[in-house]
Amino acid sequence: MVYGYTIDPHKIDPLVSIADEALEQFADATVPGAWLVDIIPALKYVPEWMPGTGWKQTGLKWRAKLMEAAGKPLKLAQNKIARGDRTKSFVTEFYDNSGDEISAEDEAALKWVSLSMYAGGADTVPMTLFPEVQLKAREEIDRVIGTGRLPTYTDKDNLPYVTAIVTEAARWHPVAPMGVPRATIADDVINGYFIPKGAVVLPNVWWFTHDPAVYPDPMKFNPSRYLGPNPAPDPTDFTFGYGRRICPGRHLATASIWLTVARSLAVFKISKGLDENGREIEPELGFSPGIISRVEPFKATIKPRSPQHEALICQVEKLHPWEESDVDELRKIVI
Ligand code: HEM
Repeated sequence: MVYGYTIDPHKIDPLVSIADEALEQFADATVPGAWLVDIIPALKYVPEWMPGTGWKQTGLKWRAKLMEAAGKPLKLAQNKIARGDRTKSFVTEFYDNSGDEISAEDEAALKWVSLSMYAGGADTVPMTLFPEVQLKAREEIDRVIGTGRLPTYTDKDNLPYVTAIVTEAARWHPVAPMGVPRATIADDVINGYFIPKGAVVLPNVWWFTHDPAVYPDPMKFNPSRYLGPNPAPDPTDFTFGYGRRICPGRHLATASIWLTVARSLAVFKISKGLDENGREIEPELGFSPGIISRVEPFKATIKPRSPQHEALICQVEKLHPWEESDVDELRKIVI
């Protein structure tokens, strides 16, 4: 969608790996207070040979990965355009609208906006932890859709419980639990605390979404809180940021997560992972630190609900056959 890049469906895809790695490094780089240079910017002038400056090497390594993640897929898309392949994507649209000659400034904007779009994403809901939620969703999907087809986005209004799962996932574990840092533009006093102009402020989104006065029993994954006559406030009003820098991908993100959740719950049974003796493993809940926080990996078992559901899954591959991947061309690009 962003670059017109076709992944390798059968192996670990290099572009997905580069983007994942760059995103993980971004999450580590933005852990508030983890890097002294963020607090004392003058430290950036300390020469690299000085003992204790390993963070400079880390920064250079991570920068190189970020440049690779931003540069390689854009170059691939530009090569395709140069060959006359204008398969619709965000990059081809940009060139269609601006003409083929773009300024260095526009190219830099295109590069970083494309990467933000590519990297923006989310983790899925840990259904293993809340089996009753899965059962309720399945009951709703079977009743409304039946078992002969997959849900589509036009079914959304008829699947309120599935929609409530997506909303509850945004609240239960916000992807950006501390939002994105801001700097104050004037001195201010809030609740007796003096906040000087230029202070870095982190919104505590985690608290907004776990305030028990607003969301009772906040660690419980309870989609029903958004249903009925007194629904809880929609957390996506603040989990995507706010003001003029609010996430521009929020509608796309919510729609694609809704489809993923609805379709996965329609066809898969998600349960606890098993150890080598076949006993169930109780998942341990952990969240990674940083601006972008993920649920730490845990074992789960994901199986088609029945042979009929398996046929539905296989049908997708027939309706939308895999296209030839761009991996070989991507590998040849050096940034
Ligand atoms: C669950 C998925 C997502 C979440 C939770 C999320 C959340 C956020 C948050 C909290 C911000 C910071 C807003 C602020 O500064 O107040 C942001 C910014 C941004 N997001 Fe998302 N996002 C998601 C998906 C996406 C997707 C799919 C795209 C692109 C297609 C995207 C593109 C962007 C961009 C470009 C910005 C920077 C906007 C700016 O600084 O002006 N995001 N996002």
